[in-house]
Amino acid sequence: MRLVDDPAANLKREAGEQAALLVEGGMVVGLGTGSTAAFVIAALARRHQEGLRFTAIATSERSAKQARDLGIELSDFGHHDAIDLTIDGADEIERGSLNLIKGLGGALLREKIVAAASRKLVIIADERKMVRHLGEHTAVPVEVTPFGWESTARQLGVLGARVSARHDRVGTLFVTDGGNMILDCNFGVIDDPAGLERRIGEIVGVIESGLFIQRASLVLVAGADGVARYERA
Ligand SMILES: O=C(CO)[C@H](O)[C@H](O)COP(=O)(O)O
Repeated sequence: MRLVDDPAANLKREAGEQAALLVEGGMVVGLGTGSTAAFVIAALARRHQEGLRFTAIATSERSAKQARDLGIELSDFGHHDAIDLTIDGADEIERGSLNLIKGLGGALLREKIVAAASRKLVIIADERKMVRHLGEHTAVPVEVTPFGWESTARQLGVLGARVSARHDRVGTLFVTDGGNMILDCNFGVIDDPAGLERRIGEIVGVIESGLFIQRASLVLVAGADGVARYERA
């Protein structure tokens, strides 16, 4: 999305720039994916030019390209047992729990792998992303293996979802960085996100869902009055 098309771009930038200040010299840092995370990468590139040295791991080919183009060298995730800090965006953030829906940008699998290995996951967003209950506005993206995906879709339907296979702009099936597909699963408001994550994960053919339960450590939300901080208890 071009910045001029995004009415929340300034808020995303504010949250992204604050989050980038959390990176300290010598850290192993996970770089998220999406238009908000792109502001973090840009801010970190400026800090890198000023002399800050850190090890960066990208959660998508898109973020990897942006980082490299801006002079940030990347390291292979497989070479690290743990990541000190990952900064990423989200599609929905549940107010009380800080549980998340992620994956509208299609990078949920690598994002979840990197999040799971991170000592601290900082989520950045503009205030439109905050909801009372997950599922209010957003379907849950589920990454599935292409083989027999229609059968996997039917099983997700049995869990109560309206399922649609994601397509790209030219109308062909969307392919993730891992060569998989995404099924967008609309469950409506989700009463039990942890139970739903478990049930989705039990379906053979599912690789991961975009439900991120108890993973965010800190959420920075930019709004008209500045950037609010929410820490997970
Ligand atoms: O999960 C993601 C990509 O897989 C993104 O973090 C999420 O979609 C938010 O994107 P944006 O900052 O562009 O609103």
